[in-house]
Parts: sequence; structure tokens; C-alpha cells
Amino acid sequence: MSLWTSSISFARPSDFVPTFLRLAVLLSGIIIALSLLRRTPQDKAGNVVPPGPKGFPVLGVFLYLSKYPELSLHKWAKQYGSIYSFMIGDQRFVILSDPNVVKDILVTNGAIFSSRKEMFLKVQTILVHRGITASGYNETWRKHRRIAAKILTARAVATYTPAIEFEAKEMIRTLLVDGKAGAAAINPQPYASRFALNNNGHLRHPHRIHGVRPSRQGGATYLARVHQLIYHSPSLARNVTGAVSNAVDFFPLLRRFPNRMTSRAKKLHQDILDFNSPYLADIEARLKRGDDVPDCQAKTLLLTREEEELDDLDIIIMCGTLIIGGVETTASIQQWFAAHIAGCPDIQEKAQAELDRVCGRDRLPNADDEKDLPYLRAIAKEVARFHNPFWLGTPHMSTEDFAYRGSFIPKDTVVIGNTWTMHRDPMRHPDPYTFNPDRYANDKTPSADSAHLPDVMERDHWSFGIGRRICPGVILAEREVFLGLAHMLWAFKIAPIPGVPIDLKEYDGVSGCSPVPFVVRLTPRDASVAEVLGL
Ligand code: HEM
Repeated sequence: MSLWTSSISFARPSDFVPTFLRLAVLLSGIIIALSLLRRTPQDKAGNVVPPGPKGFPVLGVFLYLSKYPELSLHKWAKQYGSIYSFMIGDQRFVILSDPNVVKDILVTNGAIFSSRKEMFLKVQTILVHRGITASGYNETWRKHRRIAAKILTARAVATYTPAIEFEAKEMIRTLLVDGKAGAAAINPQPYASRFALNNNGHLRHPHRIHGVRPSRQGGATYLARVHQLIYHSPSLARNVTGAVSNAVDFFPLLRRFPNRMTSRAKKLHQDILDFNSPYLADIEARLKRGDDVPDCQAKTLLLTREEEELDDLDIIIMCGTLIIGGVETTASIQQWFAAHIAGCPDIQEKAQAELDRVCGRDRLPNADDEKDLPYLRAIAKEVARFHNPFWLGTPHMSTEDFAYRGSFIPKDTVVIGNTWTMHRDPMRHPDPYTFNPDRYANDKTPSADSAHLPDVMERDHWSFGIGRRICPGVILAEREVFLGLAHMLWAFKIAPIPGVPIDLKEYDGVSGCSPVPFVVRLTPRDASVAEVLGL
């Protein structure tokens, strides 16, 4: 029987017990402290582990990273320089904050720095050692990444582009209707989430949703599950998969006791199974019947399962990984764009002048226009620089001892590229705390290519990660973000609601971030908006 026709059940979640946890932390601490006493953080040549903040006994710096961890990393980068280290529990971290150091270590020495820590929640519990994002640097990862790469090439993305253009049109059409043509305040976040989810759906196993709120969907199982994933799982995912967000990953003794994070992780694993299994079963049945199934990830995986030796869990988790990796990230950029641009009427006007020059007012922008809309592209890059959805990225892990300019990085060290500091380096980005798309005015290089420029100081930004684990979805993500932004700016004047400020600092999540809920006024720029949208 296929896994997607059965179900996996876990123990019932139990409540978090603070006193129990405190005791457990204490016990873990004693064990860790004893083991640390035996460690010598230097190699035979005398290279030492780079200095950094000490934090608390046992806990290390864990408590400093529970909220806005990137700000702590930034503060320490100023204090300790471009390479420093700290401990959380028994795990050593090295933080790299200079683009050249990042390149030397994570790119040039990618053979040593491309693995992942076996996080208890993300790797062992949610993704059960499958998927691409969580796997160690091994043959399974190579195989899964190669398969995913096939559906994320520029050529493949070109085939999804009409669907993305359709979804972008749907996004602005529903925003126009639900926002009562500018008469009502509206939160664009669920619309951006639906845009990202439907784009992702097209490549995973073609399905789309129509509404943006669960209550409007009635009882349809598919829609209920989609909304579960949009509205609940991403935030759960963020909280249980963050690079430094939970004690259970770093204090092993805690895993012996019932706790909320482990329960959430098991639930998310089950959600991934429940959500993907019926559609995989459906596509498998259609393929067996000889039906004409559109190209998609599920079809590719099912047709190559024997040749690639994939089991059911491989297939389900790979589909799940694409949702987790591809939806909330692109949705987050769209959301930050809307939140930020509302306060920048001058930037909107400049972008709209460019759009009107290239597309006119009788048609919507499309992917072919991108090359002629450099200011639009610059806005997309500036949003990613200013509001990276993952400031800590997905940490890499070293698989061998390594020495670099007198610093010793032991095997099994978690290594993080400190994107907050790099994105705010005044040498690379003058006046870094100002949102200014003009800084990318002459940057015509797509992010996928920018990551491979010989001079790393020319790279646009680091939001898509680093080295051999760099985001394989970057071409698709750029296409989605560009089309989403272009449609929004073509259609609307985006303005804040007087007396209702938009919080650009506060955000949801501790690993990935999107803005806290906000509202804007979306006024159609002229009568042609409704006409072109067929309203
Ligand atoms: C704006 C949108 C996106 C951002 C900012 C983003 C960012 C990232 C980052 C920072 C990583 C970790 C890279 C590293 O380890 O150095 C990553 C990995 C990954 N991303 Fe994305 N991503 C985006 C969109 C997508 C999309 C659209 C997909 C696919 C549909 C995707 C699939 C993946 C996968 C599978 C990995 C794991 C790669 C590996 O471990 O080898 N991402 N992404």
C-alpha cells in the first residue's frame, strides 16, 4: 500500500511544562558543561576558535537569540569582527559577517561547509531526513537536489510563467474588488500568500485555490488543507524550524519530555503527509490510466521513482519542502513590498512612469517586459536587501576541521552567513538604513547570476543563500516577485491609512519573517484598471 493511502499517527500533543523544562535544562546543562570542560577549541597548529560572546553557563547565548536574533548577531559583529563564535548548549556556531570571508569559507571551501545540522525538530521530526533543505551533504541530497533542479530551470520557469501572470492578475483583481476600489482599507497579506501558494501549486501538482480566507471556502477538504498550510503551518514551521529558535534542538534532554515544540513539529510532519498524499495518489492513478497529466513536480517524481530509487516518503517530503521553501518566502517579499512602498509615494510614481512608458495602460505587465523595467527590478532587489525573509538563512555545517587566517573551525560547527550585517554594510550599500531602489539602478544581473560574480562585493544581496546549498528556486522566485510587484504598481496607488501606522520593524516568526498584519488603501490608478481586469 502506498504511504499516501495510509496515515501516520503520533502521540497526542501534551502541554508545555515550564518547571519540568527548567529542570531538564539544568540537567542537560550539567552534562554539557562537563563535556565542554574536556574540549580544546584549538587545532594542532595552534589556530584557535574565534572569540565571541560567552552568554550564560550551559545555555550559551540562546536567550539573546529568542527575538530579533539578527540584531544580536549584528551587535556582536561590531564587537568581535567578521568571524566570531558562540555556543548554544553543546553546539558551536561560527558567524561570518564579511562577504569576502563568507565566499572564502562557504563557497571556495564548499566541499567542507555544505552540510546541515541534524536538527531534532526540522530534520529528524518534520522532514524525517528527506527533502533537500534539511539533508546532510550526501548522495541523497545530491539526488534530490538534481531532481528539483530539473523543475526549477529557466526553461521550466518559462513554462510556469503564464500561470504566474494569471495569478498576479487574480491577485490585483481580488484586491480591487475586496478593497472596494480604494474605498476600504485592506490587508494585502493573504492575497500575497495565495499568489505564492498558487504559483507553487502549479509546479508541484497543478491545483489552485480561489478564496483568500478559510471561512469563505466552505468545507472543501482540499481548500481547508491549503488554508491550514497558508495560515497555520508557515508560522508553526518558522517557529519549529528556526536556525536558533528552539531549546529542544540544543538541549537533548528536553526531548525526553512532552513539549509543545515537538508536538508542533509532529503535527507539521503529519500536515505535509495529509496535504500531499491525496494529490500524489490522484496523479499516480491518472498516470496509470494513461491520462494526459500536465508537467509538474509530482509527475516527474512519480515517473522517475524507480530509476531514482525514491520511496513514498521521499516524494511526499520533496513536495512538502517546495511548499515550505517556496511559498512563505515569496509571499513575505510581496508583503514587505506592500508594507514598505505605501510610505514611498515618490518611488511608486517613478516606477509607474516606467511601467506606463513600457506597457501603457491598455494591458498588464508581463515577463517579457522585465528587461525594459530596470527600476521595477531594482525595487525587487531593494526589498530583498532591506527585508530578507530569512536573516539567518539556513545554516550550513562543517564536515571537517578547518583553519582560516588563524581561526579554527572544528568539524560539526554550524556556520551562518550574517546577512543582516552584510546587507547593511555601508561600504557595499551606502546609507544602508534608507530604502533606496536607485542603489540597484545599474544592476541588470539576475540574482541567480549575481551570486556567481567573481567580485563578491558586486553581488546584489544574500537573501537566496550561499554556495552549494544556494536556493535552487531563485529563478522562479525572481519571476514571481517581479510579476507580483509589477502588477501591484501598474494597478494601484498604495497608501497608508491615516492614523493606522504600518510597523516595518516588528515581524512574525523567529526564523523567517513577514510583517505583522497591516492595512493599506489600494486606489486604482485610473479607469483602465477595471477595464483591463474585465470588471
Ligand atoms: C524570495 C523567495 C526565496 C528566498 C528568499 C529563498 C531563500 C532561501 C535560502 C536562504 C535558502 C538556504 C540557502 C543556503 O543554505 O545557503 C534556500 C534554500 C532552498 N530553497 Fe529557497 N528561497 C526562496 C524561494 C524558493 C522557491 C520559489 C523555491 C522552490 C519552489 C525554493 C526552494 C528551496 C529549496 C528546495 C532549498 C534547499 C536547498 C538546499 O538545501 O540544497 N526557494 N532558499
